[in-house]
Amino acid sequence: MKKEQYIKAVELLNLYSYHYYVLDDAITTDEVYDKLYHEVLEYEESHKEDILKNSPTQRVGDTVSEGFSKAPHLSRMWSLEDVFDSDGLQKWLIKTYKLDSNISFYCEPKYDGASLNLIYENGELSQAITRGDGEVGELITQNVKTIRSVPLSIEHKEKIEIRGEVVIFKDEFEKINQTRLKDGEALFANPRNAAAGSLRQLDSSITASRNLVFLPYGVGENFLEHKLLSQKMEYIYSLGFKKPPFCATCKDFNEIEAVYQEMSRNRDSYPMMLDGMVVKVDEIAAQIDMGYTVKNPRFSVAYKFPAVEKITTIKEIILQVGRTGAVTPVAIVEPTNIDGVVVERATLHNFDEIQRKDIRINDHVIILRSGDVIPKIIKVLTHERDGSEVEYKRPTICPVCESELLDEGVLLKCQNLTCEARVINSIIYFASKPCLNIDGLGVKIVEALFNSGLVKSVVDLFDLTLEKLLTLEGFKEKKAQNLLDALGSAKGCEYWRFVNSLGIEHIGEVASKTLSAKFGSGFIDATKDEIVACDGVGEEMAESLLEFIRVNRETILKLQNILKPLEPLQRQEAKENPFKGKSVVLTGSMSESRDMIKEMLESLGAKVVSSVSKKTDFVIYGEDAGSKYDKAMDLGVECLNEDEMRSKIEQA
Ligand SMILES: NC(=O)c1ccc[n+]([C@@H]2O[C@H](COP(=O)([O-])OP(=O)(O)OC[C@H]3O[C@@H](n4cnc5c(N)ncnc54)[C@H](O)[C@@H]3O)[C@@H](O)[C@H]2O)c1
Ligand SMILES: [Zn+2]
Repeated sequence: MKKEQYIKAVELLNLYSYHYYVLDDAITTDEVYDKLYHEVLEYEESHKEDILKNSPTQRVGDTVSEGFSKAPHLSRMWSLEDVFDSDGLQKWLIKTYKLDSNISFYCEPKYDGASLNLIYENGELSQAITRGDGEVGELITQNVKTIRSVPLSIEHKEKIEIRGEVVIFKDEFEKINQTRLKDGEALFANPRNAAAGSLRQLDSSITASRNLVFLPYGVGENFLEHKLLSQKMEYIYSLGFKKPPFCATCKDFNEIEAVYQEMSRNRDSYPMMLDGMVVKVDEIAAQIDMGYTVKNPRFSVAYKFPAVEKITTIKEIILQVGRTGAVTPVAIVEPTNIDGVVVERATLHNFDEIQRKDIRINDHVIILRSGDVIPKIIKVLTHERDGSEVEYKRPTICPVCESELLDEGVLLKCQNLTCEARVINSIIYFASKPCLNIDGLGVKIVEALFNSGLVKSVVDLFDLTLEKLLTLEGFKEKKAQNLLDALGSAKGCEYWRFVNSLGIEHIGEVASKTLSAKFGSGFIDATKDEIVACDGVGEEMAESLLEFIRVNRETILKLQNILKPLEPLQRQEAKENPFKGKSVVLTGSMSESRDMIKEMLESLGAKVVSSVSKKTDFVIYGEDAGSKYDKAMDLGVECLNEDEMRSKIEQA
């Protein structure tokens, strides 16, 4: 690197940081940033006289933005030195052992969120401050008070600073983006972005709605007298703060490396995004001796995980037609390796998102792949454009059957029920795990069945015979028989699987279970009122269900006749007994769990409710029965103990 390049690199890093920290909208990946940062660092090591004051190596990255008042930290907040492989860790250890050879290490996750400092005075949260430039940050106490994992008061009366990271859990992040997608709002790029943006809202009710989580990783000053960091952390957790999903103390390189490998392997299973593991010297006295560089503590290092975000280009945008007719755009990208997997396609969510982000063919984009979710395009790098980009036109006809698409704004839909893509995908869905779980009906085979004309709808699957299957290319006797056996084994399935396999819009696995438990085969005649009375079933779902039944009644009955799904037990009409149709309240402890007794009474046709009123027919009481028993006595409701209840059932 030459001096001019160095100056340019510093400028560029500062531009990246501004977008990352101030606007919460990064314009490059951490990987690109880190690479350039390390080039700058290397140059500075051999050209100390050239080091610029505003170099990112000389200061903590965040800048304090307008809009919030500023507040100083009691003691400085720091960044972390980072390493990217075992070599880097080895070098860091050698450097650290030179300062003190008699040390051990405490390892915990490196959370990918926004750092926060909490000041408690007299046991009360008095100030919450972002890291800012390390000395002074933004005062966001009101917002932070909405975070449930931040205790408002603690059993520690002396002044204390608790440091940690604010994150959004991955499932919450997906939920927020799903809602934003529905409402036509711009999506958050990643959980870090969403966390940082949500934390720094001028309206704290927005912060409150985002379910942020605070994870502590240290205290400001060493006010506490513990000898080890690991003990200090235990003390912090005992004050009511959240524990990390994983931590360990390690003696040496091999142990650290083993913990890192395990954490890295399991990174997807943690509820929050982790971008590495932080290794810290465990002995507080050694930490104090080692001290700090201009930017980092010498006693800790971030051992980063492989990047999950990469820059690539869009080669083409193709359209997929799902079983409901929804047409979704998918980007075909220049193949790129993300944490060991070569990614070639990524979701673009929907057409609004393409327009909002102005995504064009040939664009440079940031693509995120984390966990087992489909890789997605999270950012267009408009500053990388060179004029070769081609704008994308919203389609008007189905790419598969060429019928005109229904434009619902966010969604485009092929309305042709016989559209090949719709039929094929609904058959695949019908056979999938959470539906009838029929082995052997993958894309290729379903396409072959469809194209041969043997199967034009799911009902046709059950007319397949050995002779018919043997006419298909690639079908030998064994394969054909296996498929027939798998189809046969779907008969007599649980009722909810049957409901779920119909692929009714808005009715997923949970709703299918609820509806099946309540109605069994009666779901086909349930009224709207009855349907919305079910737990977790809303208007939209009820309407979709009723419409589906209206249009497909014949097919549903035909399929039911073929599959003979099992009626759920609750549905069977209870025979006459003293509890049938009666309202019953349970109180006190019984010989079996209350749930078991409740289930038994419900199978007899009783309605088990929680509070006693004049309408209650029976109160069944166990030991230590309390106010419900007293109330029943007052109201003159018949009270039975467990034995009396059982003998009443037996007499019936
Ligand atoms: N993509 C971009 O445009 C862009 C721009 C600027 C910075 N960055 C990223 O940010 C990094 C630099 O930012 P930084 O200075 O905040 O450093 P950092 O995020 O690499 O590390 C320091 C921070 O880690 C956090 N942290 C999480 N878990 C922790 C734990 N268990 N113990 C201690 N700290 C923990 C703390 O908030 C701490 O301030 C770069 O490596 C880069 O990846 C990206
Ligand atoms: Zn179509």
